[in-house]
Amino acid sequence: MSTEEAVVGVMPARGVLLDLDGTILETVGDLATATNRTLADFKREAVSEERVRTWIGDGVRALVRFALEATGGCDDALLDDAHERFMVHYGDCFADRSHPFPGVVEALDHLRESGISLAVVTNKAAAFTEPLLEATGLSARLDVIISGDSVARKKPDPAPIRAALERMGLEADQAVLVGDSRNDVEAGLAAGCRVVCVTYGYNRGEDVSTLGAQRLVDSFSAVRDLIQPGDRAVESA
Ligand SMILES: O=C(O)COP(=O)(O)O
Ligand SMILES: [Mg+2]
Repeated sequence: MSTEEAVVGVMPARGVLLDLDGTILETVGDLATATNRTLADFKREAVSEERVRTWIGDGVRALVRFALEATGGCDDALLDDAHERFMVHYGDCFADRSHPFPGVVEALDHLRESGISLAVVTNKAAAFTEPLLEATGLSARLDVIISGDSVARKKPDPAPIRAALERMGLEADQAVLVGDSRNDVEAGLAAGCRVVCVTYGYNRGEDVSTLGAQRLVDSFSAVRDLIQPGDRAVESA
């Protein structure tokens, strides 16, 4: 490690891959609204926002399955119907309360201005990812967007990470992934990226310090100065 990096501890990179829900956007409020409207359609009891928070991260179909299992049971036919209802309800409310976490807009602007490319890699369905990024003002700040249904497999599989890197024209060791949960850390490491894990996100109550990420940050603001333009070879020298 060079003297400069030993002092400031930066992660040199050419690109940053960002998880969406729980990392750059606080989305649990609108996801809970859509979940409860869906449960009401099937005469199920409402669930708390805190419970919904623990069901985010594997895509919306998994969220609906968790909600049905928690309120009386789930089978394939019911899941298909409820998933369809959820898509309608979430379409009505996905941007009502969702907003960037503190420090996100400023950090993304700073990274971009310093020449680092930015991608979102989320397990969320594409039908919502792009409108949500547009509504929250983040879309114009991103070079690449990969959703849960953009490639055949979702995180924790490394396939969506590799698809983003290919579109950015980067090798895995030129990129840092910033995520909030096991799916992100596993996918990022399996693809060969370095990983930063935020501690405030949707991590299902798991201690994220045990997942193998190179760094943990308590606020997205810390990402602003942690990642700087450069090549990893310098860091590991
Ligand atoms: O569960 C989802 O829909 C998406 O979650 P992610 O943005 O954290 O990948
Ligand atoms: Mg997430």
